[in-house]
Amino acid sequence: MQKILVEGGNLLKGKVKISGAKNSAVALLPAAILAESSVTIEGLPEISDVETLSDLLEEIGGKVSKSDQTITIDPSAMTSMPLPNGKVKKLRASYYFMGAMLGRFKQAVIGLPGGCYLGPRPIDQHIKGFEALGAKVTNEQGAIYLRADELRGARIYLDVPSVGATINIMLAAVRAKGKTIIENAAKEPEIIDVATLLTSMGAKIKGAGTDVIRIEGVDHLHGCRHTIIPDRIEAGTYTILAASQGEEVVIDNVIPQHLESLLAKLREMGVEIVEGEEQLTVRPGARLNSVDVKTLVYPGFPTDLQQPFTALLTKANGTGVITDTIYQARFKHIDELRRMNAQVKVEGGASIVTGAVKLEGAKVKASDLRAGAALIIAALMADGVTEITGVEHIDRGYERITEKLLALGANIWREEMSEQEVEQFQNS
Ligand SMILES: CC(=O)N[C@H]1[C@@H](OP(=O)(O)OP(=O)(O)OC[C@H]2O[C@@H](n3ccc(=O)[nH]c3=O)[C@H](O)[C@@H]2O)O[C@H](CO)[C@@H](O)[C@@H]1O
Ligand SMILES: C=C(OP(=O)(O)O)C(=O)O
Repeated sequence: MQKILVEGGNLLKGKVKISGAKNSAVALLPAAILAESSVTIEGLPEISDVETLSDLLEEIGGKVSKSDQTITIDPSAMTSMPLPNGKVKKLRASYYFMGAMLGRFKQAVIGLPGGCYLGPRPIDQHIKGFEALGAKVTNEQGAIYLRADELRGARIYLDVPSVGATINIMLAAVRAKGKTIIENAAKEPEIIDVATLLTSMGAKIKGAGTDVIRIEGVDHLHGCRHTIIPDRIEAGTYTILAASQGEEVVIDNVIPQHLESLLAKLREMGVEIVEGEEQLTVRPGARLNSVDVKTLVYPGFPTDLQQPFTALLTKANGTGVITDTIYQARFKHIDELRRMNAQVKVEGGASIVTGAVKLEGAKVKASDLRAGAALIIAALMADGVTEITGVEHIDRGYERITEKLLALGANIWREEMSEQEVEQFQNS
């Protein structure tokens, strides 16, 4: 087990290249199950979620070959092997095996997913969608059993515009008989990316990226080649980092339109951002002012950037309030930031950050992926050395984060934890 150490104070300068989007990758890989021949995905991020999903694809008989950021999946020998335990518990997106296996085999047994704990994360809308398509769904000892004699298109209204439910229903509906309409669908860019892959495989999908998606089921889906979109959350994290501790940082391989809500808030704070076609140049202004932020579904401010943004607000002048309307309990990073001298309190579904505080290095624990990003940002601003445990969460979603930051001039490194530290970590 590793820990990340950061000695704060260095100003960051240079260019950082953003990897492929985690939240696309984790759906594109299971989507390959639906094809009858090989699917090649280019530009995948080298993160542990991608490794775990590749292993799961192999467990059900897929042939997976990798070369750098390209993965080819030959799904022809896959079977509807039950996956009730094991690696499915390591990440959230294993739930996409439900939709993809249901679409291909009309049956699946998948353990309830893991992933970041952000408060309750139900999957009732996924199940409602599968049932509407004609599947019988039961929950037996922590695993979801899905079976359908035949999948039939249906009109499905999502009670909440869930990213996972929208994609999962698309995965099953592309192989249903007739037309499916998903209303109140989520509109995140990753949904468009998955629809683009499925369309290249021969699916008929209209409206991805709007709140009504129409799918006409087909009998066969073939292999294809697809290039993933850049990770807007990784790009947002480095943009926040550049605003907090940058001299001038260029964020490369980004779709600026995917980050408009964040960029608007940063400009309101006084950060200078120049938008290019695929780049952002970020220069912190002379004075950072606090702002309030409310997370919303896309194109609103993403919940996945609220924790990193909290770290930035500790530096700004004034008090900022961050309200998370998606995950009301996504505040586990706050206690850790407080160990670093941050003046933050949580009230109801909001964190209230008193800014212009000098952070101090401390021993802290990343409870989840974006909490980890928040702690790294705080550590880069802090006096002294910060030790961050829980690195396995960070490695689920940030490709080579220590190397990328080192190249920007940060003083950051990894160390193996001693047996005693591992024991303390596991008991904490
Ligand atoms: C792998 C992946 O893409 N993860 C992202 C995805 O997670 P995930 O797909 O799990 O998130 P959802 O969009 O489904 O969740 C949004 C909201 O809907 C609620 N809900 C969701 C499903 C359901 O069946 N019932 C229900 O009530 C959730 O509790 C939450 O309050 O979108 C989240 C919201 O942008 C991001 O934080 C995650 O990074
Ligand atoms: C919450 C996240 O991931 P997951 O849904 O995979 O747990 C995230 O990417 O911030």
